[in-house]
Amino acid sequence: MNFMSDNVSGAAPEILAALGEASAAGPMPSYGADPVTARLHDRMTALFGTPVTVFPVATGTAANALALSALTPPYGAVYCHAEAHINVDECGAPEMFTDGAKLIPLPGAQGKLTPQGLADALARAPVGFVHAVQPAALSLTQATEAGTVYTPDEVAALCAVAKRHGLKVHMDGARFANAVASLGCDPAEVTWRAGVDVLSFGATKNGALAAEAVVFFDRALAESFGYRRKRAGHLFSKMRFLSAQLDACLADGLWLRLAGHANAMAQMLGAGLAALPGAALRAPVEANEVFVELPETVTEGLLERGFQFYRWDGAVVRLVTAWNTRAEDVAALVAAARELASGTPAGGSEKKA
Ligand SMILES: Cc1ncc(COP(=O)(O)O)c(C=O)c1O
Ligand SMILES: C[C@@H](O)[C@H](N)C(=O)O
Repeated sequence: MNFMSDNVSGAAPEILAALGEASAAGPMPSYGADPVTARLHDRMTALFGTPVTVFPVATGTAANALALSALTPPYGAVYCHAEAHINVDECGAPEMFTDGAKLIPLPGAQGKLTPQGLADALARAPVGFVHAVQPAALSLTQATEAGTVYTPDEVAALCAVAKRHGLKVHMDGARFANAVASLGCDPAEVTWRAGVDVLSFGATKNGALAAEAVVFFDRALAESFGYRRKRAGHLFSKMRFLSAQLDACLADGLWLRLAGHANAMAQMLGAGLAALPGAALRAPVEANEVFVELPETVTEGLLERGFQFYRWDGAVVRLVTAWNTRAEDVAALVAAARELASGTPAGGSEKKA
């Protein structure tokens, strides 16, 4: 049973069906001039309740790094959380695609930046000093790399600080669906209405095969993006097949149903593990990731029994649920962990000496 990542899941049948329909529709214009991509634009505009410019790409790293390249000059500073994916897991792609902008990692409990922390960092920035990078952008991850979620008010407060200093705001939404499903809010509330300029809208982790969308709310910032995407090799000639995945996600609210299931499984998993003697959640389970400190005997025993997950930080392990995680698999892991924690074999009888 694999809880390594939501990236280990297959594709949702509704999305596979949409790909089949897109293929069966016969010849279509290429490079994004197709009707499926046009429909995706309309759906995204309707979803966010404002005109947007949408660019499908194939990976979250491409979405993030290319989005940032439209927000900062090469001599810019991009403020992000120290644990941000753009800072620790994208192999320098943001630095490359921005032609050298510098990521400024900031601390924050439970994976979240704070307005005060951002304000303090910006107050220290040597604006106008030719020897220093210049504040240009803020990047927030929603849901965060710690499995937590920013509320709309928290996003708005951070964006207010950013805007006071002339920064543009990017949101890494690789798990945006999980965040919105958790918040139960209007997607606009936690994005453009709060001050976000561009969103990496993730679908890969949420049932797509490989599809992410760079969604510009500040459409003036989108003007250069088409060229940036092409020269990065992410302008798909058969764009309909990226767009069909994203369009299917948005159709009939599929994206929120799939993410809601993943979140529910994480709640079940987090509650079960947190109840074990010697276990402690590192952060509240607000999306589809569980970060929990477990006794080594439990971690070792679970791995030996074939449960797959990451050892994350010391005694803390990370378990991630997905759109198709089965409740029985969650129950099996919790039961095994309970047995290992108590040293009592399943069925409750004490081990014979
Ligand atoms: C927070 C976050 N952002 C972005 C990504 C996108 O990464 P990838 O380029 O692997 O699709 C991931 C991982 O999948 C992630 O966990
Ligand atoms: C590890 C990280 O790069 C990946 N995005 C994951 O969450 O599984």
